[in-house]
Amino acid sequence: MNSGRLLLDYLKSKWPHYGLAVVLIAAANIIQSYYPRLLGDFTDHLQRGELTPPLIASYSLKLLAVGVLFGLLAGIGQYVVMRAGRYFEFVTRRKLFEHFTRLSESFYSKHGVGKMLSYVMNDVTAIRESISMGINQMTNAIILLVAAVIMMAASSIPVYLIAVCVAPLLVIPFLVVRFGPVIRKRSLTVQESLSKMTESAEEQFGGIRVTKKFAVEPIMVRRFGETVDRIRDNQLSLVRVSSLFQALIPFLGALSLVVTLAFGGYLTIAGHITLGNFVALTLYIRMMVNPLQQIGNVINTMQRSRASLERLNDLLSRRPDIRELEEARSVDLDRSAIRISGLTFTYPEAEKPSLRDIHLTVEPGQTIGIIGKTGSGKTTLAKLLLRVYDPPEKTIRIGGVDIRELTLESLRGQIAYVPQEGFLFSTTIRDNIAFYRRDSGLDQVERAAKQAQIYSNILDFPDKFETKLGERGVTLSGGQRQRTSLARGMIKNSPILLLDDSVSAVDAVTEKAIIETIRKERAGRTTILIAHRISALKHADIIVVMDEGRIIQRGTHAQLAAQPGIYAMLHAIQEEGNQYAEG
Ligand SMILES: Nc1ncnc2c1ncn2[C@@H]1O[C@H](COP(=O)(O)OP(=O)(O)OP(=O)(O)O)[C@@H](O)[C@H]1O
Repeated sequence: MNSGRLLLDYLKSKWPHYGLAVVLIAAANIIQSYYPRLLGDFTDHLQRGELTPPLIASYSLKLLAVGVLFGLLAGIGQYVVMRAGRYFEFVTRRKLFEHFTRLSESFYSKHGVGKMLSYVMNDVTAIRESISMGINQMTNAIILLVAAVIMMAASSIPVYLIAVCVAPLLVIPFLVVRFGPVIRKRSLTVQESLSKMTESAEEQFGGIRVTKKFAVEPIMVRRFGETVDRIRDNQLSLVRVSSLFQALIPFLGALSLVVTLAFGGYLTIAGHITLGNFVALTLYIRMMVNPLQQIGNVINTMQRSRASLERLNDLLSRRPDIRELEEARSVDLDRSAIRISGLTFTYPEAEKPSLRDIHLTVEPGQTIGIIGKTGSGKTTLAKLLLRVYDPPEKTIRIGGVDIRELTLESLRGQIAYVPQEGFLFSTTIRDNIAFYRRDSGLDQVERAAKQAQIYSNILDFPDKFETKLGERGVTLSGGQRQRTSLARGMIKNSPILLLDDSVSAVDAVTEKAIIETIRKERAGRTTILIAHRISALKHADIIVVMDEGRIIQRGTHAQLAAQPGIYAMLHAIQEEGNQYAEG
């Protein structure tokens, strides 16, 4: 999609609605303009003493008809505009959300949740308001201006007089050109500071428990206060320039009137125009000021919403980093070996590589353990296997195919990845476990829960599997959350299971039971275990030890334990801990 056309595409799809609204509002205003004429005729009759009760009734009915028709047409016109505006919000928010789901992790690691919310809330609303208000006020204003111009042209007022009186009003387009970009730029700054505030609020609320435990509320209040102060400063700077712009328009209106009074008055005294012409001209000029001010308002709002439109267009034109090739294919990963060769990887904005020259083969059905100090590159390897980031070409092959040539669905759909901290949604435990396949039967959900050793905990909850979790699963302990997330991975029953430190928050006895189950359930299927504790992976067919992005040791537990190196050292420390615990 050419996202620069967000608004154009929308208006194209909705033009019949807006066309109808414009016709209705215009008709309402034309009908409304009969009021003065009706009243004028009525006054003439009154002055001439021709009023009779039927004539009074007839005028009253005509006035009533004008009132009713105006109310009806303007009301329906406004309804159509407002409705179409809401439709814009709805369609755009959906489009944004769909776009968000396509963007890759590197985008989210740079932009906070608050910023996304600000796009979806503030920017969309700003554009919707300006479309709705723009159509309403622009139509009103243009009809009134046209009416004034037609009336002046049809009268016998000399053209040179009209031209001189209208001249100050012609400065308005220049003001628009001069102030427009400034207003737009400042609006963009305001929108950005608003989005920073949402971002900061999101983070502060997310971290409120930590803040409270450390009793650092004043720091939090100060930080938030700074963000709010910035918004105030930016908003004031916008208000200053847009107020000046809006004040200049009535000023020019008043100037026009002064010119009309002075020049028109002089010509009247000199006998060049009639008194009637002078009065009419003054009224016409006065009649033009309000619509011009409305147009100014609309332009002002449009400039502000243009800033929002630019932000949205900018966002929508971002292409996701991870894209499928046109000829991407699906491969059955069930009996496929994973071959990693010469893999060196640096994160997009990092200075040094997180993985260096990795060579590793995982035969189908093997269990492989990956251990290493924190920051040694274990999770990075997992992310590359899932193509959360793209590995360099031909460095990771599954079933002989470069993973960059696989469809994302085929790759991610066949790997069950369980991170250390799986996110739990504010829904039932059952839905959280059956996340991948919502139609899973309760028996499958229960089976997965048993495999993850969380079953008996769930039975203790009031509504068992139907227990709702609070935001981010706050009602569960860390270990329970981790096991629920593990159950979510187990139910997927995928050709490849990838556990990334997924049992770190459970006690040693539970860990042992989980590992036993995994060994039994995953017999003959590829399993990758990333862990810090040797006990979680010592049964693996092959264990690799990572350090500073490299594989520095590989072998079975027995081989590595007997070799001097990091593994033996870790083993000694962890064994010592165990003996201490047992003793
Ligand atoms: N999105 C990112 N952008 C830049 N650098 C990153 C990013 N994610 C991780 N890194 C860096 O890459 C290196 C490896 O990180 P990784 O998360 O793979 O380590 P790990 O072995 O899984 O650590 P842990 O055991 O603590 O989970 C670290 O130096 C880390 O700072």
